[in-house]
Amino acid sequence: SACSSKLALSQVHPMWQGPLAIPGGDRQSPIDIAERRSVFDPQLRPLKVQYDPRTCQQIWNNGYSFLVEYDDTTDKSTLKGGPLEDQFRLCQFHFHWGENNAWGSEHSIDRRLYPAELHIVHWNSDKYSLFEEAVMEDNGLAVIGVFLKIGKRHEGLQKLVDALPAVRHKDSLVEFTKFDPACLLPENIDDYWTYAGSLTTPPLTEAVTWLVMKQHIEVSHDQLAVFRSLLFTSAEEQVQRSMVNNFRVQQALKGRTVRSSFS
Ligand SMILES: Cc1cc(=S)c(O)co1
Ligand SMILES: [Zn+2]
Repeated sequence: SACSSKLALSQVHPMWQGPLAIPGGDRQSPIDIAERRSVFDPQLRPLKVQYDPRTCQQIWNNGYSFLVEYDDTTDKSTLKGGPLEDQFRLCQFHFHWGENNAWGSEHSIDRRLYPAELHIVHWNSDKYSLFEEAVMEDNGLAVIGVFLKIGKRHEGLQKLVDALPAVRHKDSLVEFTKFDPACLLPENIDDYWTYAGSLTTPPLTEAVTWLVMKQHIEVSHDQLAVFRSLLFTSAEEQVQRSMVNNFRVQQALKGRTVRSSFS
C-alpha cells in the first residue's frame, strides 16, 4: 500500500499546470524564494532523516512524473525535526524537469531556475493514518525539495535511471527495491528554507510544509536526458508526448514569510 498519489492525480484534466489553481488559495506552491527576504529562524532544528531502503517497492509512471513508492504502513522510513512538530512517514519521491537545461525546477532562488527538482514526500503519521487523509490537512505533508544541476554523474541515481525505460508510458509500473533516497540528498541538509505551501499537482491541496535545500545535487547531462525519454502518454495512445516541462507555474507569495535555517 505504497502511498501512490492516485487520489491526487486520478481524474484531472491534462493541463493541470495552468488554470487549475485552488480558488482563494493563499498558500500555493511553487514560489520564488527571495534569499534576502527570507527570515533566519534560530529555533529551526536540524532535520532528522531515517530511511530504510527495504521499504522501497516500485516505480510508477502516473502521467505527470515517475514516482518511486515506499511501503508506508510502518514507521520504518521517517522525517522529523526542523520546523516539524510531528513525525512524518516517507511515501514517495519524484522529480519535475524541463525540456532543456535552462529550466525545469518548480521553486527558484532569486529567480534562478534549475534543470530539475527532486521532491521527497512524507505524511504526518502522528496525526493521520493514511496519506490520502493527510493530503487534505494543513499539517498533513512535509516535502523535501532538492535542486538538480548538470555536472558530474550521480552514482546513486544511476540505478533509478536504468529502470526508467521500463516505465516509459503512463500507467506502467515496475518493481524497484532497496533504494535509499538519502543518497539523493546533498551533503548538507542543515541549510534549508521552509514555508507553508501546497502540492504542485492536483488536488493542489494546501497541506505541505516545504523544506527546500540550499545545496543542490549534481547529475550528468545523459542521466537527465533519460528523464526526458519518458512519456506523458500511455502505450495505446496514437500520439506520444515526451514527459518534459512537468512543473507548475509559480504562485503568489500572498504575504507568506519564508524562513531559513541558516543566517
Ligand atoms: C503528493 C505529491 C506532491 C507533489 S509536490 C507532487 O508533485 C505530486 O504529489
Ligand atoms: Zn512534486
